[in-house]
Amino acid sequence: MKTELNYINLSYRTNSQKEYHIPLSYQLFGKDLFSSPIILVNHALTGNSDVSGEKGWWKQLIGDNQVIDTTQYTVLCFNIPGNGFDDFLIDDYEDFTPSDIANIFLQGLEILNIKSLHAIIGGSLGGGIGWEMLVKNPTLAEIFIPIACDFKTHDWLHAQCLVQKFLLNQNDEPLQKARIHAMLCYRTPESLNDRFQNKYNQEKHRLESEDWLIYHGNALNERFSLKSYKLMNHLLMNINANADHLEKIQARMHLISVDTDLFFPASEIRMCFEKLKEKKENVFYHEITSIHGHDAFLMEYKQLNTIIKNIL
Ligand SMILES: CC(=O)SCCNC(=O)CCNC(=O)[C@H](O)C(C)(C)COP(=O)(O)OP(=O)(O)OC[C@H]1O[C@@H](n2cnc3c(N)ncnc32)[C@H](O)[C@@H]1OP(=O)(O)O
Repeated sequence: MKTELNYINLSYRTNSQKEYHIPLSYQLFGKDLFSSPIILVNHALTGNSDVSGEKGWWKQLIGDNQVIDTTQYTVLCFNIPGNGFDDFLIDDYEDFTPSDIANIFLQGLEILNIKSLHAIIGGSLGGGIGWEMLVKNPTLAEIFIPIACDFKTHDWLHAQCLVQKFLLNQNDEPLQKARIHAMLCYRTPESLNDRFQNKYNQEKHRLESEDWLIYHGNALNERFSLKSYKLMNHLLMNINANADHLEKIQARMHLISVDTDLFFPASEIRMCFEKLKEKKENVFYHEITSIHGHDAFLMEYKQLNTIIKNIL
């Protein structure tokens, strides 16, 4: 299975009229390109192109004989430029929006000579970029599976990202603090209370829940840069695919939500589905049941596997 990082060098003018040279990196998994149907996976906020294999962040879904079966498909995943996985960082992160990332991914596909995709799958921010791509190129994919995301950032999510921005722009452990706040948005009160039961860590003199949050803050700080996190937060804050053009998307669409998601509430995703259903035949809605909230798309693999198996 091929897993090395590949590069496409492209020139790009942002919607804000800034010129950039972008070394767009990507990974391929499974069958050789053009020998099989291609599935594009768009990664989420702190993810990267390494979706499958030993360290793959979605290895429970993507691999040989997994639900996204690399013995049948070619799986392609671009790195969001500036995520730092390929050491490329962007200083002026506000130059970019998810619409720009969608343009860059579309340009990447064009350069690779990929005219059509079997499917686009994306969780959270990655799904939002998927919406933006398909609004720009409505015939690109046969199937679209946005998971725990919507075609736009709604007010509540925008507000949480604003708090993240404040934390990221102060000097005392900015990334760790922003991650701690984010972890609380990714979960629910029930998820935390049920798991930690107010247990106290005698050695560390703090609640186990506090220790868990500090662990995650430090863990992200070790593998992610502040610049990248500022960019990703800014992108999450600005998903905005044109609502009037969603119905033009030709792909069979399967919107997957999590019943307890605080970031992209199931109610919003259901509303998007219901509006589309008035205009389109080939749109479907699935809901994951979980106490874990937004993180369920990285935890509830039994349910996700069953849903995706019936779609592909
Ligand atoms: C907006 C968007 O685009 S969403 C995308 C952003 N989302 C994310 O980044 C997901 C954030 N959530 C996580 O990272 C979560 O850990 C998940 C969802 C991947 C997994 O959740 P859980 O199954 O509950 O795992 P948990 O968080 O407890 O632990 C993961 C690891 O941390 C370790 N760990 C957790 N708490 C502690 C602690 N207090 N001390 C030491 N280690 C700890 C665990 O041992 C485990 O290690 P391992 O992977 O080597 O086995």
